[in-house]
Amino acid sequence: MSAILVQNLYRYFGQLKAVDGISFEVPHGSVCGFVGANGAGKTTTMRILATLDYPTMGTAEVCGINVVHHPDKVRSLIGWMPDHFGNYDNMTVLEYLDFYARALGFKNEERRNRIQEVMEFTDLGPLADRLSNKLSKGQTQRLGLGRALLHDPQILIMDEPAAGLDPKARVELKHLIRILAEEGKTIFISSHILSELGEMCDSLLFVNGGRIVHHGDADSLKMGSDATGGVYYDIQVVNRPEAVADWAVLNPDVEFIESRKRGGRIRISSADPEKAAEMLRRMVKDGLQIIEFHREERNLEDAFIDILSRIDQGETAIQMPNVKN
Ligand SMILES: Nc1ncnc2c1ncn2[C@@H]1O[C@H](COP(=O)(O)OP(=O)(O)OP(=O)(O)O)[C@@H](O)[C@H]1O
Repeated sequence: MSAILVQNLYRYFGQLKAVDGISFEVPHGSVCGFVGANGAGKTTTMRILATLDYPTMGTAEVCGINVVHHPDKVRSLIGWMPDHFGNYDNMTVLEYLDFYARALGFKNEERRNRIQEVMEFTDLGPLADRLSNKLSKGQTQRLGLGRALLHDPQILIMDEPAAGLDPKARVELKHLIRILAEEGKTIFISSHILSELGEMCDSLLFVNGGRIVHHGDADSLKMGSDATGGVYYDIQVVNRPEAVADWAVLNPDVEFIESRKRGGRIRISSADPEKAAEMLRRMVKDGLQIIEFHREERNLEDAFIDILSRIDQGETAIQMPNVKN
């Protein structure tokens, strides 16, 4: 049984198809990144999973429990960290956590212990007496994470937790997420920062216009579906741009990328260094003057843009999860 299972899920707001028939599953103990542009439908999907909204059609389950039919049971299994959460005036960090721990039904010693554990984990101890609405963005996110962890949920759903954080706070948050993943929690996390998600996620779910456009692990996404394995060599030459473009037309596996003020840029799409070396020899022999040469690997942003352009061209195939367990 999956930690999260979504089948043919739709959510319409009037005519607007915020979620337009998505299906995916997240295995127990894995970290799944939910990626997409603004308005792609991430928050709407996450809110349905967090039992805060109803789907128009379709089903969503957490640990086999339907989120619409048994919201209370689902809430006890998940920790929800929204992109923005309300804060209260005149409430310290300790009082804030205490308030939520009481709402969750923790009493006396157990409540104190849970708050203590959460404050230690999120390093909020030194801020216990600080007003919760006067924290920095990074401290606020740690408080939000602490709140989501109070009942020690198996599954964490985090909507853009790294948005607006400075690099240091981002690294700290990533560290905490990694520890939670190592403890075996299932983490479903959305973000715009693809490179960051790639490092910590077992699988990445790309969503666009309310539809899933790809689901796979970061390496397979970077490699893409072509034989090049996402590797290419970029070469800068200083001959006349027309001469460079003409040469590229005559040579297979070579692409003329752009004219430069002096010369042009050529790309060899191949993971094979022998092939790249052979092409370089041919360029030199044919009189092209190479002044720069470097090997590049496609990053996740490139992969995402590539997938979107393939979708624009009418490709609809969705790759099923390729999850490292
Ligand atoms: N309550 C609502 N009423 C009407 N439209 C809504 C509502 N909630 C979301 N939408 C619309 O649904 C679409 C998907 O929104 P959603 O917030 O799920 O996207 P997102 O991928 O989370 O975007 P972002 O990264 O900007 O948070 C958007 O066009 C949004 O304007």
